[in-house]
Amino acid sequence: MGDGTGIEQGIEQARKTAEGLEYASGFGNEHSSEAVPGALPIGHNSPQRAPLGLYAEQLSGTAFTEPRATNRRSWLYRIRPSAAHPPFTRIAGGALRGAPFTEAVPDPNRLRWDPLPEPPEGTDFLSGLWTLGGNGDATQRAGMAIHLYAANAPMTDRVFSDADGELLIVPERGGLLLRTEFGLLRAEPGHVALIPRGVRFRVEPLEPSVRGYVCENYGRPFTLPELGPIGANGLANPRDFLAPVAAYEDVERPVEVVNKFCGNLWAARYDHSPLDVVAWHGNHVPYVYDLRRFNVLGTISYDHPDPSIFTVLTSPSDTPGLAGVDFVVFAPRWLVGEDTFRPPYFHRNVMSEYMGLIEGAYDAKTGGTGGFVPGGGSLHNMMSAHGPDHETFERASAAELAPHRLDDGLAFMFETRWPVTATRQALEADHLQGRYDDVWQGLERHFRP
Ligand SMILES: O=C(O)Cc1cc(O)ccc1O
Ligand SMILES: [Fe+2]
Repeated sequence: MGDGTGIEQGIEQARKTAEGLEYASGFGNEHSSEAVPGALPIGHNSPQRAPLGLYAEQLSGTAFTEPRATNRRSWLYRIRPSAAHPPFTRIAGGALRGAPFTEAVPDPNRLRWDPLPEPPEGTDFLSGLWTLGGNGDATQRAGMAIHLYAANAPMTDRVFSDADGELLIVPERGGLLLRTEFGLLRAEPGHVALIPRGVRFRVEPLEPSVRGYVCENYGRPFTLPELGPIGANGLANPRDFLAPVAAYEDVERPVEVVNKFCGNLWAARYDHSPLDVVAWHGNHVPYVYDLRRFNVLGTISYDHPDPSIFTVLTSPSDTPGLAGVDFVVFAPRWLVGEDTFRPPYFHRNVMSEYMGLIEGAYDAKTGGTGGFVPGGGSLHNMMSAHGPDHETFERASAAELAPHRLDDGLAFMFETRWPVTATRQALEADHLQGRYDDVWQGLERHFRP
């Protein structure tokens, strides 16, 4: 594929750079890293003169005064302070939308989409973002948005950051090299990358055409869920979250810095790359996490546990136990429940559920021609009735209940306390499926009083 152009060479270069990346391990740790020995001040944060002629800058992800357990901030030691820039001016947002979502009325129907169509040549990650919907209000730092991306070009001399929230990037097709202020991350399909609020980064695809999902979290930063009686280990283990090590660009040429601020994109032309952080320390840092490392727990007796047992990351709200958004993974696992309907049950849920598929199939949607496909997604809003499709119900009700390994898929869910309002483009998209309701048709009456 391709015509041997700069894009292909760029991908080759990005792939080489991404190979053998070094990482620091542990979610929430006080990490520190320096790309040049001696660049990180020892024992204090803002010395009168920072080492090596660097500028010291703090980047906060929580209010200064939040409790230690939830406080997030990092100190960056950089060639130029971020403040050295001309005014930002508003630019077009393409297919990106922000909260509040008011283009359409909230829809109680079950909706399902095919994957995004291939974008025009030269589409980078930022211009390839397409908003499906969301909730809350970015100006109130509450709620979330669901975006998809499809891209076929690197972000060249262009850097993005999101003041509205953190970005959980879920690649579905093709890997990404993320060049961030903190260093480099490589996210392949099956990994997720977490870019905290305000952190600048650019994306280089590792394949000619890449695709995936993004959860934009306007609320409290994602954290690992409490484990309660599960104990001290399990689900996503903190040490499997990998932070980058410091790596900087010393580039003195115009770089467009795009900031998503209260739903709109604003750009300023820096005369240098803002990815110029030579050393840093702190806990407001990006991560990559391999979903296959998720320690899946479930029943070893009977009944189908609620999917909260599969929570990878949660953004708590002010009410204990009620998440602004949970990120949940349906990873390969053994099903052993006795006298149990093993796939997801029929349900109406007070939370709203957006589901995506990274690979393979999902055990509640095995019927027909496979309408829930990798790169596609479904939205089951607050209280909408859903669950296994007709074929899945018939099969699982009659299945012989031997231990069964479910290992042909990787699905995920963004589950939120507020209903999701779809964007107009999502409701009018050609790739919105017309007859999703049909998967629940023909569920016959079996009642025998
Ligand atoms: O709707 C879905 O497929 C997600 C889901 C999975 C499950 O195992 C139980 C409840 C639930 O909402
Ligand atoms: Fe559900």
